[in-house]
Amino acid sequence: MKQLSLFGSQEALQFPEDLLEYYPGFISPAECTGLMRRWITEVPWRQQVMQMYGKEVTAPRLMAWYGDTDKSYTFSGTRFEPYAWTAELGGLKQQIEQKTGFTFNSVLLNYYRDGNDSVAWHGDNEDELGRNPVIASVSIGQERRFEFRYRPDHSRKYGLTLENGSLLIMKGDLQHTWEHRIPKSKTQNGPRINLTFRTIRK
Ligand SMILES: O=C(O)CCC(=O)C(=O)O
Ligand SMILES: [Fe+2]
Repeated sequence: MKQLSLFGSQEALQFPEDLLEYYPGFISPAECTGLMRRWITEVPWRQQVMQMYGKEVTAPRLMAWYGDTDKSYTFSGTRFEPYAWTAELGGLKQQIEQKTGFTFNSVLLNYYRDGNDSVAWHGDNEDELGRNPVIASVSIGQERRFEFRYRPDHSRKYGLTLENGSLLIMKGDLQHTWEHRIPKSKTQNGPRINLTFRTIRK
């Protein structure tokens, strides 16, 4: 959990570290290479068209949902019906549950094809996730910068690099008090797949 770093000012603004747990090397580099190659071709990726402030916006990345098939999730005005767990994704879920003691019933896959793909500032604070959701984020492939900004004061920012094979747990009131994003990058330009394991409540 060493990698939290302040960017920008020298001010001693404290990011509440108890909102994150970071485990580099959760998946071995060799396994990551195999997963990446398979998932790029085998996952039924879709580029989502979302309603944002009354306009149609195409997400700058590809997505796929898997999970317990009685759970659906509404995200930026679009309802997602999950694909059933594959053995591989179910196994990964179990590994995370064993390591962390938290449980999950769905996973969102995001595929960033290159540095031009991104996710805009948001918090995962939808009603279906409940209060203070625990989200487990696994990153495969190109490492990317992951940034946070404090909702009441956007000048208060933090960032960390999500490395190949890493696991990040987001918890506490993080989703309600901070937003996060993956900005576009000119230098971090290779393909990356991120998986966020979540608990959808009915
Ligand atoms: O790609 C990532 O690391 C984060 C993705 C994310 O924030 C989300 O899907 O809600
Ligand atoms: Fe998110």
